[in-house]
Amino acid sequence: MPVSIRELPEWPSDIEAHPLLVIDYQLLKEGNKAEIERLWDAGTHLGFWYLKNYGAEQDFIAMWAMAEELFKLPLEEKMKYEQGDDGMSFGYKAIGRYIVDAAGNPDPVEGVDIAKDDALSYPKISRRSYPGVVGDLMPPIITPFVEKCLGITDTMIDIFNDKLELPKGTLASVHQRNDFSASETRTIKAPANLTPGKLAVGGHTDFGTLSLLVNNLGGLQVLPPGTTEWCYVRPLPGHLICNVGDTLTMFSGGLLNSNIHRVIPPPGSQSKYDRWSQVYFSRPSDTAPLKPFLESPLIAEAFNKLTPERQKALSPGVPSYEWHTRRQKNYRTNNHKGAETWAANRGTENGRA
Ligand SMILES: O=C(O)CCC(=O)C(=O)O
Ligand SMILES: [Fe+2]
Repeated sequence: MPVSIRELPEWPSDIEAHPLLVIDYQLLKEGNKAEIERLWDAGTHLGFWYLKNYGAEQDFIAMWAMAEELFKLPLEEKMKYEQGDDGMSFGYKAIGRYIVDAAGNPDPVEGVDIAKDDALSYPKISRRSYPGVVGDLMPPIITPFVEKCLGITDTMIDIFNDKLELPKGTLASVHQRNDFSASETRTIKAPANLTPGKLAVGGHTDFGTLSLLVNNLGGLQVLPPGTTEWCYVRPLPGHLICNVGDTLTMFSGGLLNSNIHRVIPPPGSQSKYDRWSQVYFSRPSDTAPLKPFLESPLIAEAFNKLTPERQKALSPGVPSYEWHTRRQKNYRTNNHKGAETWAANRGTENGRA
């Protein structure tokens, strides 16, 4: 079994971790104004925060058990369900299929992504098929996981909607649960004893709206705005790590910050263990055009102050699926041609003021 977050080897005392705001999900649900302000503060500055009292820790950990069963299958069997090089992110991801830097170095992690649409429509296939173990574990593990994550992301999306002074339900209207989207679960396993300094996941901003994350070990790092030093984010038992993705930055005219992050081997003695990570990516409906909601005076004012280059980066105007497919495609090792492919898988960090 993956080493659980509750049996973590001690965080090394000489390694500093970046402080994130701790937001209480139950207080958000109750409409607590001070907590909502703190969420806004986190979303508009670092773009990362801890979320406690979210009521789904076991659901995240159960996903590791699901993936562990899947990863045990022969490679030949798993490869029948690989994501492929056409820009789809659903399915199995074999080691080495994503690039981690502009030089095109391959990643060392194994992963599996399951579409929100497949989890909700099971046993009907909406987007693609998966190995049998995914079907077996859909009703007891995967679908309940997706349902819980939808509850959490919908709550925070509505709060951001209101803080952005958008008409009620504007952001929700482009994140409807029954609209097809690139929303998905992602389970990643990075092997123990990676070479120190090796990248497990290269520096990136997340493609979608909000990401929910549980790690059993450290290794995630953020580059806080205005700095040049990568800082660890320490996994805390009972706390989700949440972050803003690019599409929320675009919808908000840059007010909400999708911050750059990466994954390196876990610090200190933690590096002797396999690193498991479970993410839920909330992403807009496939057909939603990516541009700021300028009907909010707050968003319009913020957007108008940006440089033309940054405005262009935040207003591609293309449907969400097109943006996602382009980035995903250029992430694939087989499609790597040079530094331009790396640039093409980048997101709103381009043109950042
Ligand atoms: O594994 C992690 O801690 C983060 C993974 C990540 O950033 C991603 O998959 O987008
Ligand atoms: Fe990420």
